[in-house]
Amino acid sequence: MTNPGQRLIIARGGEGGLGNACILKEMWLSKAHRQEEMSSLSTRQPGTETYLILELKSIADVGLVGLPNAGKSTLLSALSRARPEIADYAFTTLRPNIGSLIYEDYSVKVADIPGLIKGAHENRGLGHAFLRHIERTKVLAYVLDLAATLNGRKGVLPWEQLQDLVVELEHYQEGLTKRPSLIVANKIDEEGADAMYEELKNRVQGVPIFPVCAILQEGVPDLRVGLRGLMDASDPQVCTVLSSKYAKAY
Ligand SMILES: Nc1nc2c(ncn2[C@@H]2O[C@H](COP(=O)(O)OP(=O)(O)OP(=O)(O)O)[C@@H](O)[C@H]2O)c(=O)[nH]1
Ligand SMILES: [Mg+2]
Repeated sequence: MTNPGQRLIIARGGEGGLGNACILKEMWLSKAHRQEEMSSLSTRQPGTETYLILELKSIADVGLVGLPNAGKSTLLSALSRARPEIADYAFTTLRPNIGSLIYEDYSVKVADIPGLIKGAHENRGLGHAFLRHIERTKVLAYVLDLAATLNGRKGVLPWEQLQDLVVELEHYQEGLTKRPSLIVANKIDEEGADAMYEELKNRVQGVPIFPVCAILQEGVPDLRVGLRGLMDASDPQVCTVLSSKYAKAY
């Protein structure tokens, strides 16, 4: 169910009997005949019984996906008035956060979901269970951490982060990465991040890349414009680049 006020019949009511009162008037019936009539009138079709498991799929326009610690929650707080928990360790976000990105004439809902890791589709980490919240988003923003391998950190290179994310999304639902997408190259403020950004641009072409420092909100105004562009496109270009290359190394 996707629209307010939408109705759906999930269990039909029974067909009621007419009730005994209706044959009381038929005085001419014999006692035996009346009892026979009564039993046939009072038992018609029983109603159906059903058990339901209801699963909430948040409806956001933009889904932020990234490895743990990439800065998704920081970015959500830079884009909107949402104030999710932010910390320097993986799996800070345990439940999806939704914020509103406000433009002069309309607003867009942005979902920040828990970080995904390679192998999430095999039940590693905890992000996979939350991918249902981005199933209905119109646009995807891949948040990559430019600094994950810089200054002695033992993280994953940005283009490999992207590949891991695309693989996980495709494992979750084939074709999910075909929707209009952009890349947020986060932590551009870190030493060495500029060179990493240049390398990312060389390796990943055909998808807009926005260099951002979410913590200082640098690059965020351009990103807002970019997100709006993807949302507004009357015939949004489907992002086949990522889905077609996802199995290959960038
Ligand atoms: N230098 C720098 N650090 C950042 C930037 N954005 C976020 N961080 C830091 O990165 C760490 C992780 O940020 P979060 O926003 O919690 O990351 P997340 O992707 O939501 O992490 P999970 O919820 O664990 O998946 C925090 O210490 C942030 O302060 C940035 O632009 N530059
Ligand atoms: Mg988070």
